[in-house]
Amino acid sequence: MERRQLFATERVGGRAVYRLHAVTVAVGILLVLYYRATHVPAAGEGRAAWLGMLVAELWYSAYWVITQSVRWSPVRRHPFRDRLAARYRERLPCVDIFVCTADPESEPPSLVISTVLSVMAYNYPAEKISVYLSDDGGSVLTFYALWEASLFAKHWLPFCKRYNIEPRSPAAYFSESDRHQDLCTPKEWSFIRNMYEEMTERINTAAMSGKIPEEIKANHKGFHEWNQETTSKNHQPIVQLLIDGKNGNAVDSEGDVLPTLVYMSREKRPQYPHNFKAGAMNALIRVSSVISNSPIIMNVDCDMYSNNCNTIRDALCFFLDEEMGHKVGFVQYPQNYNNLTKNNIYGNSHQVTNQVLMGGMDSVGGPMYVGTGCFHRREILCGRRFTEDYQEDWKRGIMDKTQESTDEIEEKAKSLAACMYEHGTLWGDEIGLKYGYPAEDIITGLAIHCRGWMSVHNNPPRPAFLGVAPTTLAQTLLQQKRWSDGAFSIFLSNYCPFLFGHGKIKLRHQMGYSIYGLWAPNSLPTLYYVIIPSLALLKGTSLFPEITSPWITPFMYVFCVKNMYSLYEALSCGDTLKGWWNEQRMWMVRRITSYLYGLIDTARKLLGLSKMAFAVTSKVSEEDESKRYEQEIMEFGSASQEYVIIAIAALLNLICLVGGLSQIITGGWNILLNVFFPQLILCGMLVITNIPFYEAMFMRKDKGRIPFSITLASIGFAALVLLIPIV
Ligand SMILES: O=c1ccn([C@@H]2O[C@H](COP(=O)(O)OP(=O)(O)O[C@H]3O[C@H](CO)[C@@H](O)[C@H](O)[C@H]3O)[C@@H](O)[C@H]2O)c(=O)[nH]1
Ligand SMILES: [Mn+2]
Repeated sequence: MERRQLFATERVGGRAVYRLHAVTVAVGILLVLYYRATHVPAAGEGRAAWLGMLVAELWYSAYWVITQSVRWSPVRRHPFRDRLAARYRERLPCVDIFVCTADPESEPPSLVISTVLSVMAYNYPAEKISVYLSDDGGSVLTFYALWEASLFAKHWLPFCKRYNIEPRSPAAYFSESDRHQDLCTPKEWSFIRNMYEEMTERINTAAMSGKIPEEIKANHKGFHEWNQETTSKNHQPIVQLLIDGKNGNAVDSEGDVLPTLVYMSREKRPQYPHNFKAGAMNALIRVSSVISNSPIIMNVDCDMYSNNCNTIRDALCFFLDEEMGHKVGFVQYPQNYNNLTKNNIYGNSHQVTNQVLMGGMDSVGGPMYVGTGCFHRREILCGRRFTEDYQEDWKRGIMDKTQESTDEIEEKAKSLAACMYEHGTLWGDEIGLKYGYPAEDIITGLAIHCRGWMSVHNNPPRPAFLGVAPTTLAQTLLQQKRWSDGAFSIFLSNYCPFLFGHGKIKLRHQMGYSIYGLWAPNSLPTLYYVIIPSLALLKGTSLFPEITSPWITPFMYVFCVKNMYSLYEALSCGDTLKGWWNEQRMWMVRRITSYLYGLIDTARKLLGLSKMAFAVTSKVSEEDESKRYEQEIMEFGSASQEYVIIAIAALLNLICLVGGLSQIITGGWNILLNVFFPQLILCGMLVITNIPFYEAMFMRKDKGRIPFSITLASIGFAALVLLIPIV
């Protein structure tokens, strides 16, 4: 009998429109480059500036081709979880879920446990779920919060399942309106809600005072792991089984089994590098191997709560599919956020990335691993290569009750979370997540693809996970800097997709990876394009064909059609017009700041001048900060170096536009307009884009404006830049 597949693959529509646009833009680009190369002005008449334009345009063209690699034939996947349920019933595999946290200040324990509770409450047999929290902050406050969560789970999980509620993060659920109340009796509702609020209050009080009351400490042996000397950077390994699902007593208020819940804080010593999140994940892989050892591992960042209780079942449709499943190494869900504003002022919606780029990668070998919201086979994380005859042991981890006591298991697990454990092993290289790059996720995924596995991108209509997007410009730029630095370091290393992937993955897959790998070097041509044509306008040097020349056509065509298509893409992915416009601004700002810093940092690391760092993105913000965020007012506030670059560029554009216009008006309207029209448009567009920056420098009075010192410094630097001759 023919078995029906557990998932379907749909070709994404609109391909004809896309292809028409791509082919004509490509022709336009060739004409632009041809014109540039054949019309170089004489020395002293702007030749250097012209050649600079040529180089920038060559770069853009090459990069454009790379970004088209994944757009040619994107796909969408649809899992059929009903078929999975019918076919597998009791034979569903066990799943280990890893949650990572690093700092109780920027990642408050109450936020962390809401994520933990949401993943404990999946619509999946509880005895088959084990949840691990890795705490790189080594904080007793986080441990305390998790202990509270282990008690609250006894009421929360049955409540979720009885009324089939969504989302199952209590913080998210209770922050949505009270409309859920009609599900159950008001009494039951307020019982569970009060219980949650009291717990959160206790946790927050403890977090504020930094201390756990003695009477609470007496409740669990785990608290003894902390003493006066314990710090986040120096402590022994800690592993505590808060709920041992294999123990018959671990049941909820209705008598049903609870998922296993484990707290882990790997050993930290100042003299040993700890390899940031990758180190934490690798410790989790080992620790879980002696506790539950499930064949599937899912991991999320501590802010990424589960928003869809069927996600495990959906993901398994891909792994367990009879025809394709054995090829699938990991299933990646997109990163979505629950705190985006309508027109996402910092360009953090990532909708186009999620739908177009990741869907496109899926059609050429699989999406990248993006560090969170991802299901892996345990075996591939441990370095296994793909072979046609590989048979997964789906029963693994479903051991009958072990003979070992909780204490014995914990001791064994602790030895696996010790600093010295990895010494002289292949962990961080061939085994586990890779070390040495601030984007451990990308490089680990690339290595998995190069070992022959494919991956799948699943983007269900109801997002599977929702996290916290940065809410200030500084946080956004910092995150983007880490990503661009991380991806570019990989590009320049032995793991360069074109070299490492050569012969192992498709060329278009290699190009897809390079879209991110080449973010950082994009900074230089963008900086050039933002400054030089404007400056040349002021100084009366023409860098484009005249408006009456037929050569203006390809320039205009490429400029207009490329932007129109990008707008179409954004709108069809659900962004708003204003959101797209904001995204364009952020696109420029990211390139001239984050990517530039990423470029410099990568260079410094290559020269051995600095070491790798991982700056954790803050998940909390001040009250008036978040108010401005909700009103979509850009937040500057701090005196950050990046703002100087933004302000200099903005000021220059304004000065050049005013200067250029006045020259045109005084110096012969008709002829000059002819010659300078393209530069005028470019400079004018930049000025319009920069309006929020002028406001932040000169008009706003609130605390989030650009600090006066930055404005002053920028005016000084801008005056210096004006001295640059255009030759
Ligand atoms: O030493 C560390 C540093 C970070 N983390 C955790 O790593 C996660 C991601 O950190 P975050 O600051 O939120 O980074 P993002 O910029 O949001 O991270 C994205 O990019 C990272 C790579 O740069 C990936 O690891 C993440 O999964 C992905 O969400 C968080 O849960 C942290 O708690 C650790 O466990 N240990
Ligand atoms: Mn994050």
